Amino acid sequence: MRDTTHMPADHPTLPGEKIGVLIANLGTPDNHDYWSMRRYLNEFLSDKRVIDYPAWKWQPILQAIILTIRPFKSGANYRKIWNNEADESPLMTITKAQTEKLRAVLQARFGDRVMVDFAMRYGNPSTPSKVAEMVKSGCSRVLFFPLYPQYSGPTTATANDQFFRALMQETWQPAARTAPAYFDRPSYIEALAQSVERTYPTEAEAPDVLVCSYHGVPERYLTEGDPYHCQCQKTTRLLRERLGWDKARVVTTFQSKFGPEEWLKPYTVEEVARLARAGKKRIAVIAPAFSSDCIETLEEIEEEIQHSFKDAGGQDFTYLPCLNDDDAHIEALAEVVVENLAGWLD
Ligand SMILES: C=CC1=C(C)c2cc3[nH]c(cc4nc(cc5[nH]c(cc1n2)c(C)c5CCC(=O)O)C(CCC(=O)O)=C4C)c(C)c3C=C
Ligand SMILES: [Fe+2]
Ligand SMILES: [Fe+2]
Repeated sequence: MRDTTHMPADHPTLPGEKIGVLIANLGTPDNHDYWSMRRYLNEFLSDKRVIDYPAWKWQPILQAIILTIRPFKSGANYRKIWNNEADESPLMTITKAQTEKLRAVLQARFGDRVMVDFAMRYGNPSTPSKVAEMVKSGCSRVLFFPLYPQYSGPTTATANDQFFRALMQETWQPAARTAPAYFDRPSYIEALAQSVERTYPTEAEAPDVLVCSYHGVPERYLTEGDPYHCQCQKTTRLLRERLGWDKARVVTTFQSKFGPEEWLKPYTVEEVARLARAGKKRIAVIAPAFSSDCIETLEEIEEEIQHSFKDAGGQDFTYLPCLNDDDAHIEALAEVVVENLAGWLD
């Protein structure tokens, strides 16, 4: 408790001490028009954690070529999946639902001493705005939780960087923690397995192949020490072991390649065509690196990757949605939060 006995009458009011839990997602454009898309892509693709080329080399290409073309192409894709009722992207709608459910679970356990909110790395609501809001509401301790099951520089690290930059702006900084990757937690693997078993209760009903498609990163990031590739491989293994399916039935692939460099392989779009040509008629795709459905799953997997499979002779393509606001997912996230609040709630 703060000691207020010696406060002068004009002292700024001090709110009661709270604990903030700030979950963080990637971010999404405010709209799908050219300028909203350009603003979002500019912020995203200017991030050195995402594209690490020197600015003198990269910025002219980004500003003069990529940002004149890609906002149209990506904007058209966002338009196809847009949540018109709420006038926002699915990533935004789902992140809001996850936050509400996580808040309900944590406040049922710890009361409103715990404040739960979300922020984005790019676009709105920005991480600095949410950190400032938490501090203003009296959060003297903040747990920052990037919603990426597997760690990578272009996601987890840049989200954390932004959190630390936000703290730099605070006069009275809260104590701060960041939550680690959670790809190998039994509760997360269990939530993934249950999402598969809802469609395929037994291996006898299973598709010929379950493709675990992760967002890719340049192959070079792996050799430079990013553990993302290994954590993706382990996620697939743990999921397969929990399902008890044959090794040949569950594969790891990487999607969303951007630019001319080699990215992690095999590329999903090529691998599903290869599977079809090899006689695999029924496949299912799951995207364990995405905590919520977004353009990369709803458009890229459901459209481009599905077409690639069917054009190569595949017949039955099922996309298994992300964990989104599934109860089992929220329980797994709550478990990560509670573990990382240790010592703060006693
Ligand atoms: C250009 C390099 C990119 C890297 C490296 C990258 C890594 C990466 N991204 C995610 C998760 C998401 N990415 C999303 C969209 C998206 N990603 C890139 C580029 C890179 N991502 C772009 C240009 C875009 C925008 C869409 C497009 O123009 O194609 C999204 C979806 C956002 C949404 O609003 O729906 C997510 C989520 C991970 C997990 C990752 C590395 C591990
Ligand atoms: Fe991405
Ligand atoms: Fe994509």
